[in-house]
Amino acid sequence: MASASINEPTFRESVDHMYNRAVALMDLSPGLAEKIRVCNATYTVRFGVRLRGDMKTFTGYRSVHSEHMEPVKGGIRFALNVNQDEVEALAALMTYKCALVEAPFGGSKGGLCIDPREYDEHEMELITRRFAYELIKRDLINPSQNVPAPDMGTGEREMAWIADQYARMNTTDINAKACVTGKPLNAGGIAGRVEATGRGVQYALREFFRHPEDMAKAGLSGSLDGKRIVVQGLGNVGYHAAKFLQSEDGSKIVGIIERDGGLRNPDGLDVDQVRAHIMETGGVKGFAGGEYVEHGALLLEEECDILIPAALEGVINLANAKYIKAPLIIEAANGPVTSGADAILREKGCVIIPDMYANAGGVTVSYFEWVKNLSHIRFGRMQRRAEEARQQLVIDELEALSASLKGAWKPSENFKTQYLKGAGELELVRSGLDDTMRAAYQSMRETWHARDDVDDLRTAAFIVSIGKVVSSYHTKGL
Ligand SMILES: NC(=O)c1ccc[n+]([C@@H]2O[C@H](COP(=O)([O-])OP(=O)(O)OC[C@H]3O[C@@H](n4cnc5c(N)ncnc54)[C@H](O)[C@@H]3O)[C@@H](O)[C@H]2O)c1
Repeated sequence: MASASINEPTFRESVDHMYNRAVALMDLSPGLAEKIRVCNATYTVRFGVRLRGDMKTFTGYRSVHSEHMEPVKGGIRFALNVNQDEVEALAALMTYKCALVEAPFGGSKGGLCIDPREYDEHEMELITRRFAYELIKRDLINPSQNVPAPDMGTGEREMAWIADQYARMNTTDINAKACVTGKPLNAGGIAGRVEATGRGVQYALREFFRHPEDMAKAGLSGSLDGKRIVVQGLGNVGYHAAKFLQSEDGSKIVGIIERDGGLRNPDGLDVDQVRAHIMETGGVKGFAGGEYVEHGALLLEEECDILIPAALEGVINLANAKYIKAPLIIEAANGPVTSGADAILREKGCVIIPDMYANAGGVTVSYFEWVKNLSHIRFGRMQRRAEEARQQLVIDELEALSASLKGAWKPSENFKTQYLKGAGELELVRSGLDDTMRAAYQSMRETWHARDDVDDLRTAAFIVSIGKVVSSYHTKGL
């Protein structure tokens, strides 16, 4: 293991290299290719908050990459190393991600340079509200223009503060709740949003494992059951992905990498127990159910079937790419593989399920939440009566069939109660997410298999999504 080399491009340059690689295979005018690639605008704000008897200054960003569709959408990250290059790279990825999964948004992203662990809850509320105030004033948070969501270091709590701040500053906006997604359920959120990105990673892997031809490209076969997985980052995305893959698909989590080191256990680590240990102690060190590895990033190079980087960008780079043994990488994080590492891994035959697809579950369910807020009605509420009436018809038919068979067969009570229960909001969200992840995979896959000049899923994903951005430009007559 070594740190990234000085020859490594920045995150934004890395995204641009990958974009250019796809554009070279497309029939696009250089001018239009350039227009789509560049970031439209980045707003930098420095603001002060009175804390602990003194004034503390913070720096934040909101970047808008593309407004080919509005509102633009993208998370807000709270981390010490946030900078303009990073938010612009993340905003660009949002454009391509939304296009790929057909969420009708342009791309945006925000960030605040802060280590949230240094502040208590009250201080975090003051800081978050003040940052939100600065962005709301400039329509960089607005239901019809720019809709943030959680990202690294933020979650439901911060989104609730932001929504409340917007509502206070826009008391007559009936759609105020739609100014941000990822809110708690009782503050206008939607069932299943917290785990949506991790759930999407699981659905993406399930879809990949439905295609023997695709598995063969990675030298894999069979199902997710028993597959050895290493995950980096046991936060929102990594925890949910690992938990669902372990408890619902039978995969084995053989490695977990966190800030303070890693854990290894060839027999499998209990994800919930590791998470509880992190919550209690702040790290993985001292966890009894696995071997502690001080240089956690070394576990990226561990023998396994699937590697899930779910923390930071640039963790698989020119320095360690050649040591990566996983035949399949799914980019739960944004930009975990640099463009240089991507080339090395492709050469080695490693299959990479790219970030713009792999972690699109979050924005997909955010889209559902935004629609729910604008329609002012819970998902499923309108359909419920009609659905119940149709279900009763089926039960009546089955009862009649049972009578004609003189009771030799009849529908079980369990069937009747389960069937009549119908789909609630969570079921609708999950099925909508599953459908989205399947359809987006199919669109990437078709390009991957149909074209001799496309040998990886990332290039295929870029070709599909750039194509969708281009057609929305054309629709506007541009
Ligand atoms: N939250 C979402 O809905 C969402 C959606 C799409 C993409 N993403 C992407 O997923 C990634 C993770 O986001 P998240 O929301 O889970 O963040 P999070 O803050 O909930 O979790 C990040 C985790 O990574 C760990 N971590 C930080 N530095 C590390 C290091 N050097 N080595 C190992 N672990 C480290 C943290 O301790 C934490 O457990 C980011 O790239 C983010 O952009 C998140």
